[in-house]
Amino acid sequence: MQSAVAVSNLTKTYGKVAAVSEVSFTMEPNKIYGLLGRNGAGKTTIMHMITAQLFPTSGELRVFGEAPYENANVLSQICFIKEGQKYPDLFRISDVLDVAGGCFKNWDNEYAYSLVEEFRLPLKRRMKKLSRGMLSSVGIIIGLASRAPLTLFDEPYLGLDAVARSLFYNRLIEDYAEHPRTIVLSTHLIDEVSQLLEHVMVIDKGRLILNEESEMLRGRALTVIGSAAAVESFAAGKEMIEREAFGSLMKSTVMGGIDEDEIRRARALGLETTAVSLQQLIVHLTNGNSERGAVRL
Ligand SMILES: Nc1ncnc2c1ncn2[C@@H]1O[C@H](COP(=O)(O)OP(=O)(O)OP(=O)(O)O)[C@@H](O)[C@H]1O
Repeated sequence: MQSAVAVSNLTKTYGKVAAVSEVSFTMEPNKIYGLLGRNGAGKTTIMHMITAQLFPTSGELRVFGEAPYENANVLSQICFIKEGQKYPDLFRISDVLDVAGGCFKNWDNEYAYSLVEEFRLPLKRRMKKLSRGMLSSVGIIIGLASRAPLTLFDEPYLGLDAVARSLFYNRLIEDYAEHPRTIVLSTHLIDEVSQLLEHVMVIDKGRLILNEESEMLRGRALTVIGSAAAVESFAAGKEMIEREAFGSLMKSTVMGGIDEDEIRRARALGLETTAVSLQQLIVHLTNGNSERGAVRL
């Protein structure tokens, strides 16, 4: 199957700063990807290269099988929605939607206008008079209604309230079910989107440290709490990514080789067990662990 995005040893350096280092991955068509990582990890730089707004320093990059640079065929299939997108001040929302409609061949105007109502946007107000959250909503509407085969959202919801974010997630998942396409979502609100993501990529200091199906990821880490001796016994031979002692009690998060048998074993040792959320897992993986490199689960 033709991949939506294929990168191999992708690297971008700015002088001595390696924004992206030797990153390799493929993205399949019709899947929702989470591109996650801490501030400055390199996520936006990767998205700028995929969308041909930035040349890599080295490495290979293919989008729908072709190099994206000055490639109208490829670029017409991409919609990139980013934080702080600028629009002409004097345009009204309706003008912006008209222009977007002319740019994307799968554009659904009726759907765009229904979203304008749902997000409660003033269609005739000029862009310079919109609030921060309203501007973000316009971007989200363009991203959804474009139905572009490759749609990237880079922190699309600056200033957006919780109700509007929830509306975005609901409409995204519904519309994706009816019109599958490749969606890349970069966000710091990991717990909010974790149910949407089918595949998770984590970038840390320019390197890809995790590249896993969400299904596989869930349940790969486990937090156990109990007597220090029982915790030590359970954790022996496993990678401990967190460890905290409270008097004679210990709390520890372990990764790797967690299955139903292991959970039963923990309980037989008298330990309390709790699943680890995607956000917790990523915090552990990217919290000052500079020498970790690629993560083995
Ligand atoms: N034009 C540039 N010149 C120099 N350094 C740059 C430039 N653009 C990005 N960088 C650096 O590259 C690194 C990666 O930046 P990038 O914007 O890709 O991170 P990010 O993961 O998107 O971060 P955030 O989550 O904060 O948006 C950072 O160290 C950043 O300072």
